[in-house]
Amino acid sequence: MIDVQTKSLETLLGEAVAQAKADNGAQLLSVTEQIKDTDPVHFFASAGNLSTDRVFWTSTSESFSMAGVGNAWEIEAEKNRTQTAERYWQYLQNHALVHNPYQEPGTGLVALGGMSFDPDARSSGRWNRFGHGSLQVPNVLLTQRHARHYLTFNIQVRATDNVDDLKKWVQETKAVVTSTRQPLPAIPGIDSQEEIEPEQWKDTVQRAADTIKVGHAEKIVLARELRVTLKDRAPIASILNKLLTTQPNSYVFAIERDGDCFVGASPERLVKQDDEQLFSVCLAGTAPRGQTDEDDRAIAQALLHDDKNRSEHDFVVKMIRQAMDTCCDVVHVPDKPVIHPFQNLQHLYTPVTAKLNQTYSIFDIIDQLHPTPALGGVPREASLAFIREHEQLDRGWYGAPVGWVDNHRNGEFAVGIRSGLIRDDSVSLFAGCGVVRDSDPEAEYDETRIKLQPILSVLEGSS
Ligand SMILES: C=C(O[C@H]1C=CC=C(C(=O)O)[C@@H]1O)C(=O)O
Repeated sequence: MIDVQTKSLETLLGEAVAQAKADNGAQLLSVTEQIKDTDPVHFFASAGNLSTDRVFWTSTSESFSMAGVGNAWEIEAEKNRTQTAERYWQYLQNHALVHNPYQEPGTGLVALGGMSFDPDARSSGRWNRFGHGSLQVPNVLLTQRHARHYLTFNIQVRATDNVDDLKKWVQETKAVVTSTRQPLPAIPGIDSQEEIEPEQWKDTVQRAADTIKVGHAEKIVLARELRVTLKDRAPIASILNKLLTTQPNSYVFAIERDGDCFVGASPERLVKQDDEQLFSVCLAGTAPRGQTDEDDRAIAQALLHDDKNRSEHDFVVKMIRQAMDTCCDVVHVPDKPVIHPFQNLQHLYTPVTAKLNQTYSIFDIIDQLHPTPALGGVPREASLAFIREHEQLDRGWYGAPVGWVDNHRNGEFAVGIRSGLIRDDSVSLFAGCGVVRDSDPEAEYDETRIKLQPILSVLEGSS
């Protein structure tokens, strides 16, 4: 463990109470300590005993995880999500009392959450517990980076609070979330599943292709839903655990709101910030994996040279470059995509790096990027108008940014795809694909079927 100068919890709580008294209001205190090895999934499972919202985020390729519970502070955004988030996040950073002697990204004052795909879409009410967007500063946050583990307590301290009571609460809560590992419950398996209007969806794909042919748009991404009923209540921690082992190179996430949970294993980075350095990814153009290595390589080569998939991909590259250009001083985009293989699929992939101009934040970049043509289309407004009118799906938070920021200009947001919304024993799974002028509805339907597979096989309990 790193040897650092730390103040005692008692001293910090005393300072926070004094500050709250001086301000005649509440004071957010954030205290981080390094702790012994604690498994984030088991932390998440144990945190279920606290009966409050939990959050989970992992970048599997970087051995970095966060698991949080409770809401010490929540930024709830209306339609102008990124501006509201930026304003309240700035306010919090200026006013919180932060004691974090470590320099690790994702420790200390961290807010995690996401937003809906389209604030102007019609709502079915199914995503009501999520709203247009929210970021939560958990009461307790576990951060794991390689072999190091940190625990952050975020506490709303009031002028009338008693230091001993607060200290007792911290100790009791810590005992719950770091309690001895219990075996995770089994995933109950699928009782029934229902594709939502598959024939109607294929007609909509054809209609989108026709719209493109007459020049009203160039690309439109359409998504559909598969509704699954499990044999019992969904055990979220067990589902996360399975996604982590079966979906390497993915962002495995879970965001709970009043018992509903948005969960997924997304292959798509929207943007990562490391101080002034930004990393984004263009991911669009899809093919299955081969049965043998030779077969796999042949499919990859065909994907790299397929005009339809290349055009789907190039729309994304062009738009992400433009978005980065507005907020960055230097933007680097390779000329050609490469293949990025995942467990069930391979995608065309172009990494983007850029240097963020100091006057902008990660929220400005998200504002520029979302939705990229990997989830919306080209032109943005025309494709969104088509989706609103014809898709017949309440996307909610599917396809939108999910991720985190800390108070040292670090953060990362993935695109919330390969995902589902869980309520008790029922799960709505979502998958979409880019429609261009030559799209064939049957082929697009098949592509979405493969995209649903990773999370579906986890729910089956068979992977
Ligand atoms: C919209 C989805 O995937 C996007 C990301 C990668 C490849 C895509 C494609 O090839 O169509 C999609 O644009 C989804 O998985 O629901």
